[in-house]
Amino acid sequence: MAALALEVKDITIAYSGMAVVRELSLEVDPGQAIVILGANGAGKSTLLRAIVGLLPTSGGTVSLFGDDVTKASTAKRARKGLAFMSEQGIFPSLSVKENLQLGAMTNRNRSFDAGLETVLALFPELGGRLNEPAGSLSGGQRKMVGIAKCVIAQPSLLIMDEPSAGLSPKFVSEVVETLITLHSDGMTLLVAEQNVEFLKFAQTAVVLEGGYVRFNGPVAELSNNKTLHDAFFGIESIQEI
Ligand SMILES: Nc1ncnc2c1ncn2[C@@H]1O[C@H](COP(=O)(O)OP(=O)(O)OP(=O)(O)O)[C@@H](O)[C@H]1O
Repeated sequence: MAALALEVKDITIAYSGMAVVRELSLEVDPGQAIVILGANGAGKSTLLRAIVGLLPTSGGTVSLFGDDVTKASTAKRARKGLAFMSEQGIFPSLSVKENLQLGAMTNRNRSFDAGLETVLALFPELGGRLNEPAGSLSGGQRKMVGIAKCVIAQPSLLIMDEPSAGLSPKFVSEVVETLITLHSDGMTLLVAEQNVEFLKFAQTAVVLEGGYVRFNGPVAELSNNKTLHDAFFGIESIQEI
């Protein structure tokens, strides 16, 4: 049986000794798409930053493709095929091309030109902007650069923190369509979001509340669970479940 793309086992993550993610476990199969939902402060960014190695854990383990990476550097995790798009996602003072070159560096087995061709097929409008500072692009185009910067290295697992942040509904739909394309081409995705439109490409939803997993199951089950659904949309308290 193929190893899990990601296995998070009982991890606890704390800031100044205060745990904000508590004994959390999560599994992602190769080829799977999971969306992590949760209100502001639920712990989504904290969890993702620990998975990619930007935050230390104070308990539990993180494994990528069968290897324990709990103590590994972010660079080592990237070499194992992990790419991370933070909310910011790009270096604004660098050109679009330089951003893409940085992204491509994590996969030395693939030429930059081959990767560039792939991402320009996905985002043709970036073709005419390659030499412009990424920060001079619109919010939607910057997001395209952020995604392209991750995808150019052909990661085995793409982790994204709130790709919809700061985007108009039109661009949110475009990002969702892009993720549908990437996923149908076989990319494994773990995406933290507050926008339920992102459930369109996911098989599994994980709902976080106060650093705990409140739901982990099929998207259809989440949609059919009125209490959970209403609670997530803030209509009723999740405590009533
Ligand atoms: N650098 C930090 N130092 C101390 N506490 C932090 C820090 N970053 C986040 N926290 C706290 O950890 C908790 C989880 O925050 P986190 O940013 O992970 O939530 P989130 O679900 O990503 O929220 P949002 O959707 O608003 O980004 C919050 O209570 C937050 O105040």
